[in-house]
Amino acid sequence: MTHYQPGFANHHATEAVPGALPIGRNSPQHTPFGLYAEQLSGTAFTAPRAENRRSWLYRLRPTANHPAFTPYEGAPNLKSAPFADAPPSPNRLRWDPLPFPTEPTDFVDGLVTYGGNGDVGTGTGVGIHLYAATADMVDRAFFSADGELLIVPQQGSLLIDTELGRLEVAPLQIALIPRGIRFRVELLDGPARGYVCENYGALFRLPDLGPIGANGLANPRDFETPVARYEDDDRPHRIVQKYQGSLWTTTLDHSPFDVVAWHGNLAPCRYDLTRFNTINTVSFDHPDPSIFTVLTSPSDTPGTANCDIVIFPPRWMVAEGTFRPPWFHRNVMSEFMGLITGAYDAKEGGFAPGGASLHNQMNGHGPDQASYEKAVAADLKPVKITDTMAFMVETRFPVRPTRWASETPTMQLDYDDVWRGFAKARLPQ
Ligand SMILES: O=C(O)Cc1cc(O)ccc1O
Ligand SMILES: [Fe+2]
Repeated sequence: MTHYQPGFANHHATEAVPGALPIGRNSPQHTPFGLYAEQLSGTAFTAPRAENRRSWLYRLRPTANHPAFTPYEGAPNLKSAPFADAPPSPNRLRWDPLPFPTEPTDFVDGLVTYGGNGDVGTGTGVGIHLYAATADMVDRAFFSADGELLIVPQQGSLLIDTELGRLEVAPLQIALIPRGIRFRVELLDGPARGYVCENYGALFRLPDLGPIGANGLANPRDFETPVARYEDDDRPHRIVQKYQGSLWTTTLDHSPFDVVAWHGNLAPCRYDLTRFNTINTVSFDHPDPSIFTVLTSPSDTPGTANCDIVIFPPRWMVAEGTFRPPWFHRNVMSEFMGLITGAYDAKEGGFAPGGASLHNQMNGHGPDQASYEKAVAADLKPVKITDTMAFMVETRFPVRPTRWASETPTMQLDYDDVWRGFAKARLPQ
């Protein structure tokens, strides 16, 4: 049984052993049971209070107690931006689902980077990865020093043990693991596959709601943060860290999951996408997809996100006199999409669950020809789009594909053809 505390970026206080949390101060001279007090920062000490994120951890041993990290040989295709190994491509790109490895492969070794933007070293942009895993992480833990990780399972439920507690995350749920927090992934029901958005920029937060009001979209109380849970385990544990795009490893003589109590507002959480309160038109026209934003990482330019996480959930389509699917468009932002389940209303085929697409800055895309024909012929009674959940990483800088993603045989070389053959509009003679 896993226990959670509700709220997004709330201040929580949780102890797995009664009395483990110091009262009234963070760092007493003598902590309860001799636990080691440690602050984990998610923002600069001096970040404005409304944005300041940090937690205090009380653990069996300090994190500092480890031998030097050395280069790690696994996950050779897990990388950080900037990518210089393949030219930036203006082309619309689409990939078939990532195949499962034939050798037993855990979550870390099953990660591959499709692309990214910005610069991990200066904290701008994102890395976009997919994972395909067939084995549990055993006596192993992973963390990214490069960014927070938004994990989007597409197939297979994950048991994610983190330093701050345990998360169960099934497809149609997402998990957010703060930068630096060590975690271990076990597969609850067989091979697991999904997407990871690694955010190098400002921490994800709920978007402002403007005229929508005080409620709607992803509601804060539906985010769930685990309670403290620890392991008192002195078997060797291997830590793998991603640091400035390279992987490093060290071995501890104990489990890193030894946090007995913690308090603060920097913690992992999960969110059930089916709880998203979808807002859409009840009159006409297809609104901009920003109405579907779950989380946003703002940039220094107001309204221009480092990265938005957007979903396309089941919903009623009632717009009158309207071409209902996504319109044709060219976007100054860049769009990486994945499909968790079902079908996406702008594509009649080829965009499969577990697949991915990339439509970069200023390059025309939208409904494929089959979706277009269907939508212009549709009888516009209210229709419920069911069995669907696509998501989009919308980001201010073009996403540069990695060489791996540019060369993998799962790339669909004929993707451009989905927009071929539209009949020319007929002007009056
Ligand atoms: O390109 C896409 O499929 C994503 C998208 C969906 C939508 O409803 C409006 C704009 C947009 O970029
Ligand atoms: Fe788009």
